[in-house]
Amino acid sequence: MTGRSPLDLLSDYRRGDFFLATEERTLLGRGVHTTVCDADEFALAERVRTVLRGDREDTVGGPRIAVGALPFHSDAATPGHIVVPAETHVTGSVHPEAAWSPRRRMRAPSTIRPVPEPAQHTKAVAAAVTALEERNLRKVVLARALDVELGAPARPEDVLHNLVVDNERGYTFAAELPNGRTLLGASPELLLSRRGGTVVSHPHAGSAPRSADPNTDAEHAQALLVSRKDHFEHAVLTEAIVETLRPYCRRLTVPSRPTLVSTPTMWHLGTTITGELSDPDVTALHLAAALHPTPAICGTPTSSARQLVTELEEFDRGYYAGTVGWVDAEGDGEWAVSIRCAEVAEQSLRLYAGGGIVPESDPKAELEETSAKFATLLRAMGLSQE
Ligand SMILES: C=C(O[C@H]1C=CC=C(C(=O)O)[C@@H]1O)C(=O)O
Repeated sequence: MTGRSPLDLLSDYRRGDFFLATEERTLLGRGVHTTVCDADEFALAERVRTVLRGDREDTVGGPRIAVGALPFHSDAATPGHIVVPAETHVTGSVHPEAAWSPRRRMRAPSTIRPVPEPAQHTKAVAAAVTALEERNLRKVVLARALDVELGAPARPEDVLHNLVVDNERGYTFAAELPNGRTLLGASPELLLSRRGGTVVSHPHAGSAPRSADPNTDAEHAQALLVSRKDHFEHAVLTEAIVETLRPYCRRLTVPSRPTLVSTPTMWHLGTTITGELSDPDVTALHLAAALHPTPAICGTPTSSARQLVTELEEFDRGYYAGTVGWVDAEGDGEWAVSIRCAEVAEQSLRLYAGGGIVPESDPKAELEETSAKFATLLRAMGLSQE
């Protein structure tokens, strides 16, 4: 695979590989040199650092890096899963060339089943709003899933191709999971990147759906920019990121207001937080472990929010709402929040979408928000709606 272009790397991807496309680079990892699995995320980060700093002779291609995914909640059955690939290839961005690449045609699924039923999700949101007050929480994130049965082998390479074609910005990924499934998605949200002494986080919270009609689309964006509820939801998130990063940084730059961020399916509020590390030895994976789970996917305070998620969601989040990315021997790396994603099994996919619930949240609007978020994956699968 020497001398391959970014588009070659995308077409080379096959199930079992790791793939990440960002605005700056395209990364393909193939095969396994070393696997590190650990339910303790800090222990995982330490073990990965040791592996990366060890013998460097026997991997092929680009720099020796480790890639993989952390779940929403690590335990023995769902551990953090990091691999040093036997072969790594890194090129420049696949964008914008990918936008002209023909989309792959997809087979229609045999069934699509919401988990839970939409009416049940609105009930869970209403229960969450009540629980926020009773338990003194500022925010909780509730998700739902769509189970898609294909009746034929799933082709993650085709869905990945279409996700890359559709999403010129953000982080489009495929990662092999220890349960044999593939985590596939296109996330707009950077949990953390580290390059030398500089760290960046770009948290997202506060959402509105895009519209095909330009006037309606602009109205949605404007309404989001002035929404008190969405600004509160966003502030809870940025405060938590800043609080976690502060002990690691000698300087942090935090804009006073979020800005609008767009994906092909959603508007969001986003804040770019930049820091200068005081300890140059702390790795991107260690920092990602420290930040996770943020209030973008869990809530505040973290442990009560996680407890409420367990009570109100009737499915396991698995590797949805975790983080996916890479780290190198110097500790540099890039970790995206694993949202707008699906876990792909042999002949089926489970899609996930969630939304932040605050005291002013409206259950029906929250249901619609999750429907709009599913569109990232549904479009890549050739489907326009649930
Ligand atoms: C939890 C998800 O989105 C998060 C990221 C951006 C905006 C969000 C929101 O407005 O609720 C969520 O916090 C998801 O897409 O599943």
